[in-house]
Amino acid sequence: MAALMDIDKLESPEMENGGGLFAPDVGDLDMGALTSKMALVSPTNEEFEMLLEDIRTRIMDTQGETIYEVGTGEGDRPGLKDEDYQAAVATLQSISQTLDLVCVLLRERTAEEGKVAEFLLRKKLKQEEFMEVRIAVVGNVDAGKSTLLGVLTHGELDNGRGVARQKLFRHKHEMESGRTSSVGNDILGFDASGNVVNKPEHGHLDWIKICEDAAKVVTFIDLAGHERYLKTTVFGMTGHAPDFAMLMIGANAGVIGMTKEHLGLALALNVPVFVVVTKIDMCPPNVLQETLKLLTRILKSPGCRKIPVLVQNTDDVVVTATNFTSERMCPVFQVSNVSGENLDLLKMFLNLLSTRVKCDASQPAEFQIDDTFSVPGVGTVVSGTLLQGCIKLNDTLLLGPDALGQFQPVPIKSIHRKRMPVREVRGGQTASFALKKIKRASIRKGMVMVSPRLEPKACWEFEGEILVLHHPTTISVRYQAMVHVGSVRQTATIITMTEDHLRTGDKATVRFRFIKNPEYLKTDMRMVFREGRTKAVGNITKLFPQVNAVAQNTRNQRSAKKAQQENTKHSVNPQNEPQKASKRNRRAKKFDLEETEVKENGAAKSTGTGDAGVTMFSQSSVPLPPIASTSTAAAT
Ligand SMILES: Nc1nc2c(ncn2[C@@H]2O[C@H](COP(=O)(O)OP(=O)(O)OP(=O)(O)O)[C@@H](O)[C@H]2O)c(=O)[nH]1
Repeated sequence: MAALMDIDKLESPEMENGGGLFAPDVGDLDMGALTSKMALVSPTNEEFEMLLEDIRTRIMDTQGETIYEVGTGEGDRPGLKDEDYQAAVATLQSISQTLDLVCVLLRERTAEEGKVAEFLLRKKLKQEEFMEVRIAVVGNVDAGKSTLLGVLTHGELDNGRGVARQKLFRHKHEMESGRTSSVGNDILGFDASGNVVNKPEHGHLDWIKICEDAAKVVTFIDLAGHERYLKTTVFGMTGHAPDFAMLMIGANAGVIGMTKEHLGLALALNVPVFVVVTKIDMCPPNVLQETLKLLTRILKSPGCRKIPVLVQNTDDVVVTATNFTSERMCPVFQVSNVSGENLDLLKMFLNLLSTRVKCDASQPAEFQIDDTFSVPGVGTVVSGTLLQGCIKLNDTLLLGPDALGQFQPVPIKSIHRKRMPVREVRGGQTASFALKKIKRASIRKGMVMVSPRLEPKACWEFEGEILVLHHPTTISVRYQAMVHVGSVRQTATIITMTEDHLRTGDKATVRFRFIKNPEYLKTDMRMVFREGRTKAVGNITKLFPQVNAVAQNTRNQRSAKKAQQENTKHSVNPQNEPQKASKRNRRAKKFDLEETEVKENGAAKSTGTGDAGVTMFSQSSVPLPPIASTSTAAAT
């Protein structure tokens, strides 16, 4: 079948990457020498240095690789005559050698005036270094997610009865039911030339070996397809900070069940999506056409506004991979996990993807925790994603917020990336840290470890601009639902909003209040607000770090008292009932009261009352109980 859209007709100016990708950026240098298609053909010494500097900058900006086009230039008609082309390629290889890069030809074609080619320039990294890309794998149950990951990471085809996925299941019930229920991670390593380095031994993969051999490691975040596990899937999409989402669709089943839901989630979180249609070996051609037709219609609809591109050859792979970060393009692959058809195209595409996080090591570190473990002999281990900055061994970070909104200093004594010990971790990479003398029970998913330079503050309340995607009736003040922001997952109450009621399709500015713990948030973070079939998405616009636990307790106490009085007259609407404080809050409350007593005795200064001026415990001079004693078991 013809491509869903002719990729040659895609204009590069509208593509974020394509527009700038082949146009070198060299600051104050004379651009003429670099932007001409003849730049690489016979450069002077000075021009060679400029080209070298340009490529060095690009490699640094993109964490270790770039795609370079030979034979095109600004205002030039594309193509180089054979002799010039050979000379240009020789110059590029010489630059690559000087910069210690591997130069791999991706595609060569004939244009108006001769040859044009694209080369992947990838830095040869030290043994413990590798680039990282995270991909969330979503799609309806039975779309073939776990099977594809099993086939990609273990290099053996499936038998159509689930043999490949058996290698990935983490729980006994998953083995029995064939259904993924937890967030799973699988890795696929590529060396500098783009060859897969995964070599399973007796069905097992040695992650350390993969990371040592790889220049780039793709981490797949395998999310559950069943509706029952939607909460876990949403957490995977927000908490694991994926660079891209791979939406899987069974060719014969088509766009069914949770497919649209997962697509909508990726769109709401601004995660670029590519689609993999599986099971083409067992699907009649007319059914496959129907599936692709419906998929195209959905992707092009006003709600998605995507440009679907059917990937059929290596040319399509290069074009789609290099222009993919433009959020509008949506590459579509058709594969079979049983016959292996088109899996090479998918692998080539994965090899060319780069993380969307720009790494600036000078920024203060910000690490979001998405999981905690208790490792015998090691202690508490936290894993997550470094959103910005750089963390090195022996750095001291602030871990929090705890139930009282406080952060405590923690020294970094060991760092692991994909189970491999390393000395540092950079923005956009995932890592785990062993924390000394910290109980696992005192850490929740959603906590962060940040540089003290950030002077972090926890928030009970925040404001967001939200759009209601679906609600069966109306949402009003005091409505409660689960808020997902980054790795934060907690129920929050709407305390005020700019509209009286919100229905499906309505937008509003809403002030939320967490019911259990204060959280570390930042403005402009994307959020999902959901409960059952109710869904809203939005952006955080304002934080209220000054509203603290005392205020909540006072308000709770006030409303509890009021409710008690009212109770004698008529029964209270359960939705308006004050939330029963969690064990954590009951304990926190106990300490709040102790604190208040201390303050009343004159041991600490009072800074006022009410929402705006209550004493902030995080800044109080009163010694606080150790973190472990104020917390309940962490959500694990
Ligand atoms: N013939 C054929 N069968 C496939 C293909 N891909 C997957 N299957 C089969 O489809 C079934 C379901 O695949 P899974 O990988 O478990 O699907 P899933 O999307 O991971 O499902 P959940 O984990 O429940 O979300 C298994 O029996 C696979 O063997 C394919 O390309 N061709």
